[in-house]
Amino acid sequence: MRTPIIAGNWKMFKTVKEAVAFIEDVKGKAEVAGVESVICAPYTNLPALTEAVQGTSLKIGAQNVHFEDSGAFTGEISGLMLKEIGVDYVIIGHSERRAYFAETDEIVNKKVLAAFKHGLLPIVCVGESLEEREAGKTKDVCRVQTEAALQGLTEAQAAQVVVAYEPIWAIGTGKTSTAEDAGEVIGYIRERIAAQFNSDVAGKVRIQYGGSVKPNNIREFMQHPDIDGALVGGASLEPASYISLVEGAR
Ligand SMILES: O=C[C@H](O)COP(=O)(O)O
Repeated sequence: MRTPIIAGNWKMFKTVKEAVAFIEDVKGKAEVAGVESVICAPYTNLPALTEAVQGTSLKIGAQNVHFEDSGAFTGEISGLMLKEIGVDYVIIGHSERRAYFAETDEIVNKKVLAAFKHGLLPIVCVGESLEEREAGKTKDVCRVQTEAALQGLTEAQAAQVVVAYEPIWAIGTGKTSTAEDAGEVIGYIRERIAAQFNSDVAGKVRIQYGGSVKPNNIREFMQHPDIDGALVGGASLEPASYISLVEGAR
């Protein structure tokens, strides 16, 4: 039985003050038995947030990590640094990072390995562009990205990975995949993980859907047996909306 996981990806939104106020608003409400609830915030918010969630079941994630522990990498943050401040999760390979910051499958893999090195759990994003979808390449793109990301992990590590299937055309656009369609791709990703590792690992990996998930459609996605949660951008920014998403994953 896989525990559903709702992760809010705040992207480049919220000051520290706004972030802490959000936690005060959702405490006890975005905490639902049997659902994992994670807020992935900008780096500047993370120390205050890990402090603010003390004594709650809420978890905190980063949105990126460098693959080295330290060094001359101006502007970067390492897994060692994230772990030190109590971060639990890290989003790796989001399509915005792949598109705007030239993250390749190889870099994504190095970051996944670095996350495990420091005891952080990766939320690995995969998904196709509209062009790739229209060319019938959705499954191929997801297979290549997933296999590359999980390369070199032990079975025990792979079983703890969270994969977020996010069709790029559905991100921030209001267009969503249907639950059936997303479930089919997610089922395929699971099959490929079984081929890369084994069916026990594949049965444990949690695979989220992401792309214009809102309080009014979360239940539809969660009803699909292959969908284990959601990675949510816009609708995770308001406390009431985030609470509804977590409740919808119950
Ligand atoms: O990481 C989250 C995704 O990019 C989805 O964003 P969205 O919910 O605003 O479409």
